[in-house]
Amino acid sequence: MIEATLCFPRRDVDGTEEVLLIEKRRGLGEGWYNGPGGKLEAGETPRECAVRETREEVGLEIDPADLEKAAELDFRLDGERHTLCHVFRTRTFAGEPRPSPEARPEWVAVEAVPYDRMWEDDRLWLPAVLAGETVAGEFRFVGGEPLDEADFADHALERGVSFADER
Ligand SMILES: COc1nc(N)nc2c1ncn2[C@H]1C[C@H](O)[C@@H](COP(=O)(O)OP(=O)(O)OP(=O)(O)O)O1
Repeated sequence: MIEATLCFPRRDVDGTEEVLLIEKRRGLGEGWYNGPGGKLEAGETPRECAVRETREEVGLEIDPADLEKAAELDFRLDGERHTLCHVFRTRTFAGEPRPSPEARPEWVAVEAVPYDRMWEDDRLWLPAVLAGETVAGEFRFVGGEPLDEADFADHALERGVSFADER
């Protein structure tokens, strides 16, 4: 099983709530919008991974203590656990987003998140994450590798979960 992260920096611009998304330029989910993120490296905690991936992909610096854990997503493919994804959000960061070979960053109004250009599961959990809730979800795909070509089948979502035991 793969362990991965997503990070959603937030800001308020003249009363409009925005979230930093990326257009993924390569790899899993290429061409789709997502948050900055990626796979954990050996010995890394999810929080450390989210900080590193956000720096690598869009150049923002985040103190790990400023990340708020918002979701745990269990992505299953053909009945097997495929990816456990830890989702964080933050309003505290340094720097301006810049593009990288992996990602083109874009500030998007929370009311205008382009769910039609994202993973199919995102519309089921990201609105709650952007509304400040905590969620845990299981999302089942069928049809074999790669995951981004499989069909979304069904899901279960729990709201108001606690991540007090986060490592
Ligand atoms: C199945 O649904 C998914 N939805 C969303 N929103 N995001 C997903 C889903 N499945 C995987 N992801 C995320 C998790 C990671 O943030 C990325 C995939 O990361 P990638 O494979 O690109 O990992 P890197 O470490 O950045 O890649 P390199 O090996 O190229 O360094 O997608």
